Amino acid sequence: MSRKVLVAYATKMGATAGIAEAIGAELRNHGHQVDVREVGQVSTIGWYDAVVLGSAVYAHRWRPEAVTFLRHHTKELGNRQVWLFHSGPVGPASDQTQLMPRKVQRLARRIGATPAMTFAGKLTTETAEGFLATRMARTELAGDFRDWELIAAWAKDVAAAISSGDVSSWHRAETEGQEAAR
Ligand SMILES: Cc1cc2nc3c(=O)[nH]c(=O)nc-3n(C[C@H](O)[C@H](O)[C@H](O)COP(=O)(O)O)c2cc1C
Repeated sequence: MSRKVLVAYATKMGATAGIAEAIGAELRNHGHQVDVREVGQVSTIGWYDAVVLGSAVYAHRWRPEAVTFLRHHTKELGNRQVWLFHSGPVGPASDQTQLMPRKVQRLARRIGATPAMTFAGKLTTETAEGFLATRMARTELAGDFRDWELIAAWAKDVAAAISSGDVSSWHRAETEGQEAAR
């Protein structure tokens, strides 16, 4: 069944926007009506049946605008299917699952959303913003580690779950009590 889906993302250097677009394309392939929006541009979610929210991770934190979105829309999100993802790990540890920051965990629990899916990120000298990012982009952390197959596979599962009104099967094995490093 076709549903109206919002894919909202928070990015600093653009990599998470690319992931959100890829998720949106996969959801459309499965017949859903999809808007992909920078989260700061979203004022209301009333029109949507389901929401996918993704944030870039910096210093183990989500972008503030993504956290603000969860806070402002907690009640409405609680009445919808919600999937979360974050994009971050780069370099040799790019396949490491990231835990949600505590603040985000609390909000996710309130909403009833399952833990965020981790997607590897991107860090290059061309897109790096700021002194620290530019320095990091000259190390072994540099590269585009985004796994488009994994992203499409996850989005496919989310698309099916949205159609059926179910939760995503990717998260069923995860424990409720996972704790973030900070
Ligand atoms: C200063 C800095 C701090 C970062 N901290 C983390 C982190 O704590 N965890 C993580 O997984 N990735 C971290 N990253 C990697 C970014 O999350 C990654 O480059 C991501 O793809 C950026 O997304 P964006 O282009 O959408 O902003 C960091 C990158 C920089 C430049």
